[in-house]
Amino acid sequence: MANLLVIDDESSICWGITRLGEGMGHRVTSASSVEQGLDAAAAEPPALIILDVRLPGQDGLSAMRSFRELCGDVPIVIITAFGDLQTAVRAVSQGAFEYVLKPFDLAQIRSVIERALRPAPQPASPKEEESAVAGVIGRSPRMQAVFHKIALAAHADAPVLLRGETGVGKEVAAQAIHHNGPRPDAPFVAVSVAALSPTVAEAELFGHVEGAFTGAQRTRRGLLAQADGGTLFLDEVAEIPLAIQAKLLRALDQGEVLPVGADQPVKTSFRTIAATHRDLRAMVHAGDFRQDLFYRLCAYEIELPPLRDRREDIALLAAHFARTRRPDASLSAEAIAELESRDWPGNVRELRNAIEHALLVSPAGDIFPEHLPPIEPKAADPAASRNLESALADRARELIADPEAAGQVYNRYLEQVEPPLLQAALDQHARQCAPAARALGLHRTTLRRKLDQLGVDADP
Ligand SMILES: Nc1ncnc2c1ncn2[C@@H]1O[C@H](COP(=O)(O)OP(=O)(O)OP(=O)(O)O)[C@@H](O)[C@H]1O
Repeated sequence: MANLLVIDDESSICWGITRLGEGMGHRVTSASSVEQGLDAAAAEPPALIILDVRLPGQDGLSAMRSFRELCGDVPIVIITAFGDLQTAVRAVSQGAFEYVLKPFDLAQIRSVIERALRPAPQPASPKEEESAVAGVIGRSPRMQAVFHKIALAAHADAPVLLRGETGVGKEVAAQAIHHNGPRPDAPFVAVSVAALSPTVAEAELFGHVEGAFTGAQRTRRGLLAQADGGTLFLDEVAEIPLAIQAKLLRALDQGEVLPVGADQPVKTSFRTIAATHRDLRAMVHAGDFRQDLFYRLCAYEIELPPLRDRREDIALLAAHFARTRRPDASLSAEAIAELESRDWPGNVRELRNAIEHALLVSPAGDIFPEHLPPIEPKAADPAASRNLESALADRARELIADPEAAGQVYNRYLEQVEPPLLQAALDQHARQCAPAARALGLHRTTLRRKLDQLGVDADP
C-alpha cells in the first residue's frame, strides 16, 4: 500500500482518482490547492503526487520544485486540460513522471499509478533551464499530444521521424525539438532533400575537395559536417536516392563522412530529425527505401495531424499570423468561421498564406470573409491515384498470368482501360467526335472506329 496525493481544484477529479487509488489498495489524500497539497505532503510523505497545472494560487508546474524539496524524488504526474508546448516542455524538463491530458479515463490513470509505483523507476534527468522557444502553436488535444512528444524527443538524443502532410509544421516541430534540447545553440542544419538535384546531392551532403569534379574550385564542407554537434534536419527524407542512402547510413553509423574526391574521412556527429509526407514503411516494403536506414532514422515517430483534424487551432494560428504581419490586425468572427469551415489541403502554410493575402487586400487590417482568397480547387488525391495505379497493375498481372489471354494481353488490357477514357472525352465535349478526338490527340476517324467497335454513339 502506498500514499498517493492528488491535487486538483476539480472535486470530481479528486473523487474519481481517490476511488480508483483506494480500489487499488492505496491510501489517497486529496487537496485543492498547492498550499493544501504541501501541508498534506509534509504531514504524510506521498509515494506519488498527481498534480493539476491550473490551480487557484500557485500553479502546479511552478510548485513541482517545492514538492521535490519536501518529498525528494517522488514521481509527479502532471494533469492538465490546457497543454501547450511550453507546459509540456516545462513538465518534462522538470522530470514529471507523466503528462496526462484531460479528459482522461481512469484506466489511463490506473496504468500511470501502476508504472509510477513500480520499484526503482529511473526518471529522466531533470533539466533546469526552461524553454525559451515555443514557436509551435496549437491548443487542440491532438497538438497537445504532439507537444508532449516533442518535449520527450527534445529531452532524448534519439533520431526522430516526423510524419505529416505538407505544411503541417514538420520543420517548426524539428526546430522546437532542437531548441528545447540540450544543445540549442549548436547548429540546426535543414536539408530539403527533394530540392537537391541528384547530381549535386552527394557533394552537398558530404562535401567535396577542390578539383573533385568540374566546377569544384574550392574544398567545401558538406551539410553533414556543418551539423556537427547539433541537429541535421532531413526534410522529404523519402526522396534520398538509394545510392546516397547507403552513404548516409555509413556516415551515421561511423560518425564520419567521406567528402567527394577525398581520401580522408571527416568526423561529424549530430542528431537526426527526418520528415516525410510519404509512407516510409511502405517504401521500405517496396524496396524503395533502405530498411537499415529507416531504423537508423526512426527511433521515435511523431505524427503531425492535418489542420482539418484540429480546427480548434485555426483561429489561434490565424490570429498569430495576422499579428506577426501587422500588430493591429483583427479578424472578424465571420472571417474566423469561414477559416474554420475550410479544409486546408496545404495545412498551416496555406492558412498563413491566406492571412497574408487578406492583409494585403484589407488596407485597414480588419479581416472579413471577403478578404480571404477563394478556396483552392481540390488537387487530385494522391492516395486515390496510387490505388488506381495498383489496381491497374493488379489487372495487368492477372491478364499476363491468365493462359486464356495468352497472345492477346495487350489488346484485352486496352479494351478495359480505353472505354472510360473515350467516354470521358465525349462527355466533356457534348458527344462531338471532332473536339473529343482533338483533346485525346487521336485522328477523328480512329476515334470513330473505336467508338463503333464499342457500340458508343456520338455526333461527328
Ligand atoms: N503549429 C504551428 N505554429 C506556428 N506556425 C506553424 C505551425 N505549423 C506550421 N507553421 C507555419 O506553417 C508554415 C509551414 O510549416 P513547415 O514548413 O514546418 O511545414 P512542413 O510540414 O515542414 O511542410 P513541408 O512538408 O511542405 O516541408 C511555416 O511558415 C510555419 O512557420
